[in-house]
Amino acid sequence: MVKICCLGAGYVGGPTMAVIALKCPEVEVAVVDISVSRINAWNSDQLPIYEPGLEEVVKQCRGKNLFFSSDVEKHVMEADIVFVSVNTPTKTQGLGAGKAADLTYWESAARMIADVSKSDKIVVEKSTVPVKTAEAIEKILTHNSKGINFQILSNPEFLAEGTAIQDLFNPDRVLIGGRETPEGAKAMQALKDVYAHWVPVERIICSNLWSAELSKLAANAFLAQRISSVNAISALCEATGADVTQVSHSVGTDSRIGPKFLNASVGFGGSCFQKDILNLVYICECNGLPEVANYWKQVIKINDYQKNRFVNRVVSSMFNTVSGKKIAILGFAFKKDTGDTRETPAIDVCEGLLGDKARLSIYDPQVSEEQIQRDLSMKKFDWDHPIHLQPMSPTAVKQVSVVWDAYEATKDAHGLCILTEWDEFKNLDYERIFDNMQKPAFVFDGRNVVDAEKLRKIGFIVYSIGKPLDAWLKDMPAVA
Ligand SMILES: NC(=O)C1=CN([C@@H]2O[C@H](COP(=O)(O)OP(=O)(O)OC[C@H]3O[C@@H](n4cnc5c(N)ncnc54)[C@H](O)[C@@H]3O)[C@@H](O)[C@H]2O)C=CC1
Ligand SMILES: O=C(O)[C@H]1O[C@H](OP(=O)(O)OP(=O)(O)OC[C@H]2O[C@@H](n3ccc(=O)[nH]c3=O)[C@H](O)[C@@H]2O)[C@H](O)[C@@H](O)[C@@H]1O
Repeated sequence: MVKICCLGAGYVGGPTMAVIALKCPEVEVAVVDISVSRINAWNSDQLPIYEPGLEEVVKQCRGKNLFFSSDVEKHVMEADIVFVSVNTPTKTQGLGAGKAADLTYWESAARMIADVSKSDKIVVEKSTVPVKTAEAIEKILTHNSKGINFQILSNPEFLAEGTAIQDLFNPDRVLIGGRETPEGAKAMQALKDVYAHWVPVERIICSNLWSAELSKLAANAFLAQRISSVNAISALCEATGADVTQVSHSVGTDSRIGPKFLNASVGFGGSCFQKDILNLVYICECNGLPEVANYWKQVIKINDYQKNRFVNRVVSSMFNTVSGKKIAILGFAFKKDTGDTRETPAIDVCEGLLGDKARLSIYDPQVSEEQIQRDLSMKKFDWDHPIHLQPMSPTAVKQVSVVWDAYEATKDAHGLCILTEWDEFKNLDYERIFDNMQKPAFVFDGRNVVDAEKLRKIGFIVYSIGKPLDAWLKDMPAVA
């Protein structure tokens, strides 16, 4: 029986391994983590992450061929294939701070694999890593290997949160990079055999190691670039009276461009886009390519601009001050159908409003008060470390309350901001909300989920990203 072990029971390791276990009943899969609380949660009824369809998959395999354990060394020792899906945060100190990937967790994983291994193993990079990481890992493994043969493969993950199970069941492609040697080819074939249980072979792409590593960074950069492009156009739409939804539709019907991933928003979030682009920028700089680095940097600059622009719209519309005013925040997660708040635009928007002394009442169907308070007190990039190593917030932010209902959040508020596109925000009773708000009552829709005309008829002043402006807003121009 083939034994697989995955280091890192997070958003990638957990769902990916659960799907491998489901699709390959004859493979034994152990998911291990240095965070004991995370492993306990995977073994309980309350999984540590919210992902549609995940619970069903886990319940079908857990205890049969899928195991969650904190006995990291035992499972690594027994495995034929070891996936490494640990955090690769942005460095906050030292060389490359603010850009380069921090490979501390990866390196300690590699050293541990070398220490405990007694048989040959295939080591698979699942985390997103800088190009040439496999070379460094190979050096660590071979210098400490006691004659054991390790083959390193790059098998980056392309799932998106909120649709992870769907994406894993039916991936556009699976990418496997390996050494161009007979041993490398054999290792690639072994991993290919795992995926071939459910992925059509023509969707399994094989490449050299460096192409696979770079393809992952490039794919995320291209995706984020689309969002920054449409967001840049959204600012121009507001200035000219064009409607960004109509523009993206017209642009996206060109089959060379395609319709997906062209929704204007308050800005992209999530644990990876910014981190991976910064990483790409750093690699370009290190390779003497400042023009290429600057090109990709703009994607992040526009994203920051979009978040600032949103805050400025809110403040300038409300007579240039939100001091002491209650603002309802609907949605805190970085996108719908996840409870993940890593690098969510809601953090920047809330911090911007708090900077102008607003009082915030926040509601998100999947994010706890503790998480929101932690996010609003944490330093940039601290969120991307194993949970037990993250600094505890010393005090809660006083001007913030977290409630469990959109109606409670909006009661007596001067304005409401929609920051996550949860479906339930489309169908709220906005008449009831209007009646219970201060007047004039404002809606700032950062995800274009509400029917602005309908809300205007109720009496709201509405701002939607990239849409023709309300007369009220035209008189109060916001500069970022
Ligand atoms: N979240 C996502 O949607 C995607 C993430 N990725 C990449 O996958 C990697 C992991 O991301 P997530 O799963 O989101 O992170 P995560 O933070 O949810 O999970 C990482 C886990 O690794 C554990 N860990 C750290 N060092 C360890 C060690 N030495 N041994 C055992 N466990 C260890 C941590 O305790 C944590 O539970 C990152 O490189 C990320 O860029 C790639 C595609 C999608
Ligand atoms: O490497 C990763 O971590 C993953 O990053 C993204 O997945 P994810 O961040 O989970 O979610 P996305 O659906 O890509 O959304 C990212 C952000 O962009 C925003 N977005 C997305 C699409 C769009 O049209 N407009 C827009 O503002 C979302 O609201 C969200 O804040 C990629 O889509 C995955 O392929 C990749 O594996």
